[in-house]
Parts: sequence; C-alpha cells; structure tokens
Amino acid sequence: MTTRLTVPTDRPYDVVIGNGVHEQLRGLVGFGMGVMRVAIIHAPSMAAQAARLREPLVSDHLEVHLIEVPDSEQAKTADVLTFCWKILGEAGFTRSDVIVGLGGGATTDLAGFVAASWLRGVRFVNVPTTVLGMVDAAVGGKTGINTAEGKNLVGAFHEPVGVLCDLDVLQGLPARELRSGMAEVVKCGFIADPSILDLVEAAPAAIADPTSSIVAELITKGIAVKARTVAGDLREGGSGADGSIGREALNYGHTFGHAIERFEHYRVRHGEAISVGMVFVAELAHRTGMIDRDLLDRHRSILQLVGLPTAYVRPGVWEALATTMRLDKKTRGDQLRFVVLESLAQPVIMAGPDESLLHDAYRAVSA
Ligand SMILES: NC(=O)c1ccc[n+]([C@@H]2O[C@H](COP(=O)([O-])OP(=O)(O)OC[C@H]3O[C@@H](n4cnc5c(N)ncnc54)[C@H](O)[C@@H]3O)[C@@H](O)[C@H]2O)c1
Ligand SMILES: O=C(O)C(=O)C[C@@H](O)[C@H](O)[C@H](O)COP(=O)(O)O
Ligand SMILES: [Zn+2]
Repeated sequence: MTTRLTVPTDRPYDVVIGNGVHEQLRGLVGFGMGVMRVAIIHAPSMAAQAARLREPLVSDHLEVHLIEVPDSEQAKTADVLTFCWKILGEAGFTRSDVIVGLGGGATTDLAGFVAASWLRGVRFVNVPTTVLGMVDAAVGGKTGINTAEGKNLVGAFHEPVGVLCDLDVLQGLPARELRSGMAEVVKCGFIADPSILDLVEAAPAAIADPTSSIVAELITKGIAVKARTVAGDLREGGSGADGSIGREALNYGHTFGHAIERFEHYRVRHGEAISVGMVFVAELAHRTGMIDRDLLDRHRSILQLVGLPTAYVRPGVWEALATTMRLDKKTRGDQLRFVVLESLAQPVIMAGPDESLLHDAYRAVSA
C-alpha cells in the first residue's frame, strides 16, 4: 500500500510512503522544467542504492552525479559543504538542475543545505533511508550543518519538492538506528498524537521489526504530525495558525539532547540524546506542577520499552551542557526556553527557568 501525505505549505509537496516508491523519483525530478543534471548526495553505506536510483535517470538522458559524502554527522561540516559546491561548480549545475538527498537525517540535512545555498536555492528531493529521516528530517525544510560550538548552528529553511519514503530500504537498518528513529516517533506522540504512544505500548515487539506494518503505521502517523506542525509555522516563528506554539513543539527534548550529542562528539545517536532530553523536560514540567507523576513516568516507561536511554550519567558535565544549551535556537537573549508539556499533547514554552530547577531536573536524569 502506498500512502501520500501533502505538506500544505505555500508550496505544497507530497511525502510518498510505501514499498518500491523510489521508482517515483523520475517524476519528482521534474522533466519539462529544464532539468539536465541531477546530483545524488549519499553516504558510503548508500552507494548501491544511489547507483540504483541513477539508472532510470540516465536512461532519460539526464547527467547524474553521485556525490559520496562521509557517514552520519561527519557529513554535516563546512568542509563537506564546500566539497559539494566544488563538484556542482565543476559539473556546471544551474538553477534548473536538481539535488537528491539519499540517506539518513544527517545526509538529507547536508543535501538540503547544499540545495539551499547553491545559486541561492535549487530544487531538491529527499529520499530518506532511516526511520528518523522519514518521520522527521526529510520533511519540513530545516537544513543545515554543525559547527564546533553546537548542533545545526548554520543552515536555512528550504523545502524539498518531494519526499520518497521507500520502506524497502529499512530491511537492513541496524536495530540501534531503528530505536533512535523511534525517539522522534514517540516525541510526536507526546506533543501531538497520543495514539502513537498507545500503539507503541501495545506492540513493543513489533516495533523492533523495521518491516512490520506497525512500524509503517507509526512512520505515517509521525509524518502526519510533522507535516501539519510545519505547515502552520514553517520558519519557526513561535506560533501556529491554531494559537499553538507552532513548529517549536518539534524541538521537544532537543535543547538538552543536542547538548549531549555535542558533548559526546556525536557518538550518541540523535534519538538516544533526545530521549534523555524528553525525560529532562518532563522533569521540569513535573517539578513545576505542570504535569502529574503518571505522565512523567510514562516518558521513562515508553522510552525504556523502545530500548532508549532515559538517563545520561557523566559526572561533572552540567556546566558544559548548560553552556551549549545557551546556543539553542530557541534561546532569546540570555533566556533559555524549553518546550514542555502542560498536559498530554499540549506543548508550551517554559522561558527562563531558575538555575536550581534546571539543576534538579539534571540530577534526576543523571543518576
Ligand atoms: N532537518 C530536520 O528537521 C531534522 C529532524 C530530525 C533529525 N535531524 C537530523 O538528522 C540526523 C539524524 O538522522 P539519522 O538518525 O537518520 O542518522 P544518520 O543520517 O547519521 O544515519 C544513521 C546511520 O544509518 C546508516 N543508514 C542509513 N540508512 C540506512 C539503511 N537503510 N540501512 C542501513 N544503514 C543505514 C547511515 O549510514 C548512518 O551510519 C541528525 O543530524 C539530526 O540533527 C534533522
Ligand atoms: O523540524 C523541526 O522543527 C524540528 O525541530 C525537528 C527536530 O526533530 C530536528 O532534530 C531538528 O533538526 C532540530 O532543529 P534545531 O532547529 O533545533 O536545530
Ligand atoms: Zn530531532
């Protein structure tokens, strides 16, 4: 079964989810729009997949460049960005040509930023190959790279013209990557769609199988949350059309999570870090009386059920994490801002919490 969800922004585009949907790439590249060249940006682990995507495009007389970049976060650097620009320049890439981001979220974040920056913006298609990429990174147009100071500090909002989630590629996804992706799925459950939490809790064994129909259903539900959240507040202005906090809600667990990722030099997976980050903000919300004990406990229990960490035990690092958190994009002036829940599926912003509250929440997730 193939599902098609539209991201209803000013320039709407489709996210296609199903088996074998890679074949739709030819249509998305957009013949008739003057396209002559396509660059497929991929990690080494996706080389065979990139070669498969290339074939039909070459048969259609397109000039296809395979740009292999380092794996994972090592691709999200200024050096790799420069490397991609050089290849596009040498290949004579014009504004009618197209970039394809093939891989996990790190690769599609980079590819999207290459597309956003080349000639001030060319069209791009995302072909995510991890659960995390499908559910989150490939949709919504947040693109970017890291700097030494922190995660995603340089980037642009630049939306893809289409997203192809081919569930076939998940067959070879390592178990750790599947669990990491589930963190973003669970996040969608807490901030917007509690039926996701019910599904996960009802079938913990099935969600460990990337080919299961339940994983497909969870991916679809997660993408639906992401699509409607970004549609109301594409540039993260801080409020959605419905009076909600808008796109910032998707940053649930990310302020603390990104600080862990940076501190660990990205040896911790993104989903693992934000799993701990979600428990951290649930502690903040509980300690200020916003959520009850049950909802706090549900964070730990569901994340543990998925096999994700709920604590980050590394003594003496609070100051370093706090310094990194100050560079979070939600910070205004010197005021830290966290996404917290005031109840299930009701995210709000907690601005400028006391240092002692932050420290108490930290103690609760670091023991
Ligand atoms: N732009 C956004 O809105 C957004 C949203 C969420 C996360 N992100 C970013 O996404 C990144 C995390 O993405 P990720 O978890 O996909 O990690 P990733 O891109 O690092 O990929 C994880 C690993 O899985 C491998 N891999 C990818 N697809 C595979 C497959 N089908 N089979 C086997 N191995 C495969 C990769 O080679 C890599 O080693 C982070 O940089 C995060 O900041 C961005
Ligand atoms: O799409 C969004 O908006 C998100 O915040 C989704 C997050 O899951 C994602 O990790 C994103 O890259 C974080 O963005 P950042 O602005 O905090 O760097
Ligand atoms: Zn994320």
